[in-house]
Amino acid sequence: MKLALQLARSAQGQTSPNPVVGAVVVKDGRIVGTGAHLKAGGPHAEVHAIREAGDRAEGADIYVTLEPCSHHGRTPPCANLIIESGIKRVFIACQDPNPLVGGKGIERLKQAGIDVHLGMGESEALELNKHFFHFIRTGTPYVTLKSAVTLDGRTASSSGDSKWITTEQSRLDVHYDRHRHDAILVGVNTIIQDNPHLTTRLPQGGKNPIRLIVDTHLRTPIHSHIIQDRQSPTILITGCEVPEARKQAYIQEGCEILSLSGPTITMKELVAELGKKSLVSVYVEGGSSIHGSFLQEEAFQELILYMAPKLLGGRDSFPSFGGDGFPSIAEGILVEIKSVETIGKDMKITAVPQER
Ligand SMILES: Nc1c(/N=C/[C@H](O)[C@H](O)[C@H](O)COP(=O)(O)O)[nH]c(=O)[nH]c1=O
Ligand SMILES: Nc1c(N[C@@H]2O[C@H](COP(=O)(O)O)[C@@H](O)[C@H]2O)[nH]c(=O)[nH]c1=O
Ligand SMILES: [Zn+2]
Repeated sequence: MKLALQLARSAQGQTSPNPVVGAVVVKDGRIVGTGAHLKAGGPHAEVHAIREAGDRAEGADIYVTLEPCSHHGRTPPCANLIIESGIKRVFIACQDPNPLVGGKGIERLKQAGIDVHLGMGESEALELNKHFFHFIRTGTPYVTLKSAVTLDGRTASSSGDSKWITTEQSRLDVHYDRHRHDAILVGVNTIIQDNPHLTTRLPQGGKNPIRLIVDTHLRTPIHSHIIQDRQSPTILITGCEVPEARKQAYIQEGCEILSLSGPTITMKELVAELGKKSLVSVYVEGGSSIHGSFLQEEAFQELILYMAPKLLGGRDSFPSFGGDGFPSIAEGILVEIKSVETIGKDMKITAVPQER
């Protein structure tokens, strides 16, 4: 199962809107087939592993990180394939929350007299597909907020300067998460201030997330990298009061404009619209006011703070979470700290909001 989980993890960032899945076929203590789901529409993990096992699958065991599917999607059902292959025992890490699949695959295997074991490696399997499970359950993308802050919680100086708060190593670590998310989102002030590319630049390459810019009045400079570099689709998200003519200039540059229903943008309406576009996960890289909005509306599922051993001070420097904030401590958002790591001189703190 550890190998199956490793195979699943290796394809993270490639399979959206599908989950990552790994499968290993074992016969008499020997590995005779392995597989991972590599891209949506492609063969499932079990298909790869059973194909490789061939007739050695007869009487073998299969370890799979997600309940084998039982529906006729873009590939035939894996539960049937497992039954036909003569596999005798199936070890499944976690059930599939997709209503199309949930529990039916297990049922079909049991009815065929196959010995089914549930739960081996479950917590790791659930963590691997947290984006997918959230999306299937809510129809909206899993929102990860990422902020780079000084020890005193500042994300930019009063002059707007932020280069660089964290080290090269921390900034590289960010690119792994850019690769793993379907979309990256920033506010227009970050575009104006930093002119970022928002692409994934890893030594081994990686997938560029779709770029989402929250830009209520369409103020993004037309010569910005995210408009001109054609490295990844860019969607400008506006309120309802932007004149059509203004939008045309950006559409001609190859951008998509997503105009929401109100004069201002709520994060709740935004994530609902992103869900309709089958975006399973969004990495919100800032800045201060955008993070403030997601905090205020409690519209995020995870927070990653890169904290640098620097102190900025200053009443007008930018807090990592801007906006109005909560008027009382009691109304503040409680989070559960999931991990604290060091990356070079910086700290990386991961937290998830507590259900109120
Ligand atoms: N200023 C800092 C950050 N700043 C994050 C801003 O979004 C910044 O404009 C983009 O990350 C730049 O994107 P790109 O590299 O051009 O694709 N993020 C960090 O992790 N550390 C910092 O110090
Ligand atoms: N990727 C994966 C599964 N994915 C399940 O099947 C759904 C996608 O079906 P399709 O569109 O046909 O690829 C997906 O939403 C999830 O419920 N199932 C599996 O048995 N093994 C796999 O490797
Ligand atoms: Zn399947």
